[in-house]
Amino acid sequence: MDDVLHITGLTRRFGAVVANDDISLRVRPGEVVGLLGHNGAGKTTLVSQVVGLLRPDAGSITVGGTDAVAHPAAARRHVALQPQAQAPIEGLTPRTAIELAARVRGLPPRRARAVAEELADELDIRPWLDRRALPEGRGLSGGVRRLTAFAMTVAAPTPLLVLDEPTNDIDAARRRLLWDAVRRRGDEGAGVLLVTHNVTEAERIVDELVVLDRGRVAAAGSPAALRGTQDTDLRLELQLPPEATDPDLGQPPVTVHRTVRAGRRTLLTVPAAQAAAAVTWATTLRESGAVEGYSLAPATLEDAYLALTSPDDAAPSVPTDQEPARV
Ligand SMILES: Nc1ncnc2c1ncn2[C@@H]1O[C@H](COP(=O)(O)OP(=O)(O)OP(=O)(O)O)[C@@H](O)[C@H]1O
Repeated sequence: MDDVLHITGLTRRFGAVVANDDISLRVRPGEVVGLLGHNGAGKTTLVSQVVGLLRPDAGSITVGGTDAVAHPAAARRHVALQPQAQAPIEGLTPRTAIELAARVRGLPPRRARAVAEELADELDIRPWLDRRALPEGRGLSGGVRRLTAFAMTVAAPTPLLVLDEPTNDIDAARRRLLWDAVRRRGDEGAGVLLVTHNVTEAERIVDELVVLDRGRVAAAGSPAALRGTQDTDLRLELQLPPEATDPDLGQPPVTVHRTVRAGRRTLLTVPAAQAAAAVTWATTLRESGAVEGYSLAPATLEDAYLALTSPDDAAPSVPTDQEPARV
């Protein structure tokens, strides 16, 4: 089936900053593709070009078969965007905002009313459905506003959904509902490009991931491929004391597949068969005061992600798919 979003060689500069550097990716109908990357990696720049808010310096973007660079207005009809900024719904209730979004997208009034009801249940926002958003963030919490913005985005079906940080401000229980709602849109046939910082939660619902680092695709593939570890791998997390800027932990007496520093944590990927030796070593380190504590758990996608995007040039042990796009 044709891609609902197809990007090749996308490049966009802001002065000396190359915000997007030769990026290629694709989203097919029914597929949820996560776009990950640290602050400033270039995610919002990419999204802005997909929806025609920004012109690329080079490269092509096709949305629903339409050339989005040559014909941004036509391409825009195939995509619904939830921007990173909160939706300006002051003076409206979530019900009115969702109904309006559905009407703008061409749904008849009766269907728009039903959609607002359905989404209120799907996202558990019924208690606030008829409460008015007031200026300066009053009336409705940030989380309810964010959920309302998501509901507005999905109020009418579109071939492509672009969601920029849709889970910001949302509590854990409703985040779960939101992730499920995103997955459902994919299962119903929409292509979804999902920008998020939440690697661990996104892993559950995405088909593919693209990791951006300083404007470039650092890695792309399924969560399992990106994890780049065996199911038998474990993650040994060492919590360093506050003063330990560059601790000397000595030579680990276990095989270490990957090492990542993340703040005051050092994350080591080790084989499960060496769990006992890893615990003995970590206990010794704790007793000597070299670490404050440790934990041993299954390796996660977050470990691989941190390895890929860590500022020290820790060798990424994750495959990069350079194909235009099948990520
Ligand atoms: N309008 C602009 N003018 C100048 N520089 C910009 C502009 N927009 C983005 N940039 C720069 O381009 C780079 C990519 O920014 P972008 O907002 O796309 O990153 P991001 O991955 O979305 O970050 P975040 O996770 O913080 O939203 C950054 O270095 C940013 O400072």
